[in-house]
Amino acid sequence: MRGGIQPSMLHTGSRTCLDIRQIGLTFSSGQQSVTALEDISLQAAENEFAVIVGPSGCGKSSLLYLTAGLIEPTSGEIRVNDKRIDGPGADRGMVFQAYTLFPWLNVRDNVEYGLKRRRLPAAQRKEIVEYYLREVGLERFADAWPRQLSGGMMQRVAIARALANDPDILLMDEPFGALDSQTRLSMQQLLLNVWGHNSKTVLFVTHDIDEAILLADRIYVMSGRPGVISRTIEVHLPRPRTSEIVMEKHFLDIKREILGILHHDDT
Ligand SMILES: Nc1ncnc2c1ncn2[C@@H]1O[C@H](COP(=O)(O)OP(=O)(O)OP(=O)(O)O)[C@@H](O)[C@H]1O
Repeated sequence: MRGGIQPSMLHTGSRTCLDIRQIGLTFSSGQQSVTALEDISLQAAENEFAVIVGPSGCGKSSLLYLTAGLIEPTSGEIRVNDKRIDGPGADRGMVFQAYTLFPWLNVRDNVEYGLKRRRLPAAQRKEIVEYYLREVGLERFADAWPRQLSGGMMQRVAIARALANDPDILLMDEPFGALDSQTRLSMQQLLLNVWGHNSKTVLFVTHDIDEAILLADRIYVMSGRPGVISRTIEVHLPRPRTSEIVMEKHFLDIKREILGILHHDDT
């Protein structure tokens, strides 16, 4: 939904958008099998910013790929707006850590790609592309090629491209993991601003505890292996949030709690 909701007016809807029910995932090849996920259940309400945090190998990406419909669970089911996932679909937009722009398309055409596939009229496509390029601050780079962009700019295009398709949920797998720390901080602010203007359910995966607390309404702390959800933490810090939030007591309390869980799992 474009335009309209200001950050201060944001509210999380009461309707469940994402419903992950008792998911298990075992990878098998020949005699060998790896159980990556065991009995994972989580929900995200409409417009909620849900974050999964956990150590390397606990199954965070696998959970996101299952939700994207790129792999199938061994047990359980995933529903988005009450529709069971049985493959990829336009109702789920993805932003990965690796830069995934089409190198043969300029910025405008990358953002327009899904809209053309959906056969939207040209005037509507133009309006949507211009809106999202403005949202991510790249209106002056519409004609640039991916190879001319920095990592942060490429991720801004990827966010614009995903949102332009108006998915029910945005799935983000360590989208800022390859960026330097300064760019990462500015991308977090950009994402919060864009999310504030365009109410959207988000499922975001990160290793970074500060990033998780800054962004989230709710944090699912995972541990492995096999991956399970160890704790669900609600973040009640007011929005809009800035990087100064890291000094607040509630922030530090949550950070201590998460570090405690992860440290406990290590020992
Ligand atoms: N295709 C596969 N075949 C076999 N095992 C796999 C496959 N993909 C993932 N795994 C295993 O499943 C487990 C979970 O992997 P996953 O990549 O989901 O974890 P992660 O928490 O996202 O890790 P990271 O933070 O390092 O990206 C790991 O033990 C991994 O080795």
